[in-house]
Amino acid sequence: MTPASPPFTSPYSLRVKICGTTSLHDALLSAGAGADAVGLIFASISRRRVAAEVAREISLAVGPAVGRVGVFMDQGLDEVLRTAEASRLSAVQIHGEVSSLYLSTLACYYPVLRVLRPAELAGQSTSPGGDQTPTIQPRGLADHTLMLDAPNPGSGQPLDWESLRASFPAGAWLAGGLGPENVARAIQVLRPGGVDAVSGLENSPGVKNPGRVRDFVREARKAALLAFPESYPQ
Ligand SMILES: O=C(O)c1ccccc1NCC(=O)[C@H](O)[C@H](O)COP(=O)(O)O
Repeated sequence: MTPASPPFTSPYSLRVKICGTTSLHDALLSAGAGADAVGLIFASISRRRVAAEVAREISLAVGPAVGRVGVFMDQGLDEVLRTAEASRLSAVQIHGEVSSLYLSTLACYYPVLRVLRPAELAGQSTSPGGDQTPTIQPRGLADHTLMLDAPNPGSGQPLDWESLRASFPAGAWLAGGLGPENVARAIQVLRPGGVDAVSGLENSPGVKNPGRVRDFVREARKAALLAFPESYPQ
């Protein structure tokens, strides 16, 4: 089987994902704010965990234009695939230690966002000779899309964007401590393929702050206009 095609079909060069969605109300809020995708967390350690039945209701309600990304950490292939099917997910996001076979098998079924910490990126993107030349896979050939995130996902801790500038892989997504106040700067520095946030957009874990969700999408779109002018009609 060949890997599933890229996650989303937004006309913009920047995807915006609102993670940690636990209710239909908040899913519709994010969709209405113009997000490309909602994140539905199935990782057992999360305070934002959602049941597959609720996730399925959300998936059916937001419709095909909004991505439904299932978030998994240290979970077996069988569990991921069964949950994805039951919840009508359109993509999966994988945290934790997994093999390349795990990722390529999953990619036969769903577009995959593979989450790495900055320290892991160094190992991935440097050439075998040890020099710091990034060996970036062309986007169309990769079986997953990278996402850079802080060591503790969902903790609101921003990455040091400046120090990542030289090694940030083309098309990778960015997470970690993003919110309406800083997303524009992050986009300007790293030109990521997507941005993702959770704790900066909440009133409490798993409950969105509507104003902050709307402001985040708006600020990200405005920044994308400047960072990717070629993607927008003149
Ligand atoms: O958010 C969680 O509770 C979580 C727990 C375990 C694995 C992943 C989790 N979240 C995944 C995300 O994609 C978050 O949006 C990302 O880590 C950014 O979080 P934040 O820094 O709070 O914006």
